[in-house]
Amino acid sequence: MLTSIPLIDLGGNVDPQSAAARASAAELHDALSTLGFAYIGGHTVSPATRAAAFAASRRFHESPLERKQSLAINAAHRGYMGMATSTIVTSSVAKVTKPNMSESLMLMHELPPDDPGLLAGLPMQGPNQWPTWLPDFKPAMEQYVREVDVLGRYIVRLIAISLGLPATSLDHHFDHPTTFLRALHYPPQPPQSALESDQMGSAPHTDYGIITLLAQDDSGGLQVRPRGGDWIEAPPIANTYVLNVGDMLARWTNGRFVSTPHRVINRSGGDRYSLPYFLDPSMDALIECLPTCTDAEHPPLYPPVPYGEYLMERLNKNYDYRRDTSKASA
Ligand SMILES: O=C(O)CCC(=O)C(=O)O
Ligand SMILES: [Fe+2]
Repeated sequence: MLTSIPLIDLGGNVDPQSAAARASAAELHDALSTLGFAYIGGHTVSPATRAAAFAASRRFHESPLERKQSLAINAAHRGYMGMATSTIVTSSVAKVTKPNMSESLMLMHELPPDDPGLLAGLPMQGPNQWPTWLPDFKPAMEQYVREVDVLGRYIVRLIAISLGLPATSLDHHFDHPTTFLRALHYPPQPPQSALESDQMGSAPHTDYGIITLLAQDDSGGLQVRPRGGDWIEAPPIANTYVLNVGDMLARWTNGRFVSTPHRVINRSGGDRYSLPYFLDPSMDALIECLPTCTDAEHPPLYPPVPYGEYLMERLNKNYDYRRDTSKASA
């Protein structure tokens, strides 16, 4: 049983048929079925691309508040969320009463204007809101998403292998993926008071979807609570990702992989920036117990659910702007 988050070095590999992929998959299975978290090193995202994305996020968050607010988050879940506007009421980990001390710009998968889903008015489909006063922002983030997405899709294949499935057997669920890149900024919190006051950068929560690939800066402050254990630190390790299992992947694997609570308290004394990338399936992907995760002794624990249905329920509960929207239209 693992007690600290292991670092899995992919060795620059991207071939799911290689022996190296089988070795990574085995390590991944250990990590995701015990802690639900792993560091990923030896990946193919270029350090320059990643640094440019962090620089773009910093410049965005340093912009005047009125400019940021001009991109206020819209019904398609794209745009700016100001300080203290999301409260994780669905947390199974803690009774959360204070909103998060963070601000963020949510970017999602970009769609062409003639996308059939967008034209049909499906939820979560729409244009991103770009800070046009920062001309470098959009190209920097688009390049970052292109590269981190390659890593995410490789990890989906490693997960398939780790579960005894053909490497590409899950690919088709991600034909029209639902992706989120959240450019987060956490202001410094006072060193002592954070826990006493229940005020956190990010209150204890689990992620909704399939996998999260988190790039964090060198501030520290991310903590993880493994099953039956106490909070442990997930300190920054240069040029790695923190990979974790989301609730939908736990469900897909019939509970074999665990979606583990985590939180952020920024006690670094300075600003903290992070870039979580959430790679989720198509909205209509049916999340149904994977064939190798059930047998006579392990019947499916959950009924099948379309990913989109589950996602909308979670989002509508946790974001103030969506609650207000539903009140307005009720
Ligand atoms: O900022 C971080 O390090 C973690 C963010 C996070 O957990 C999330 O956005 O789901
Ligand atoms: Fe998270």
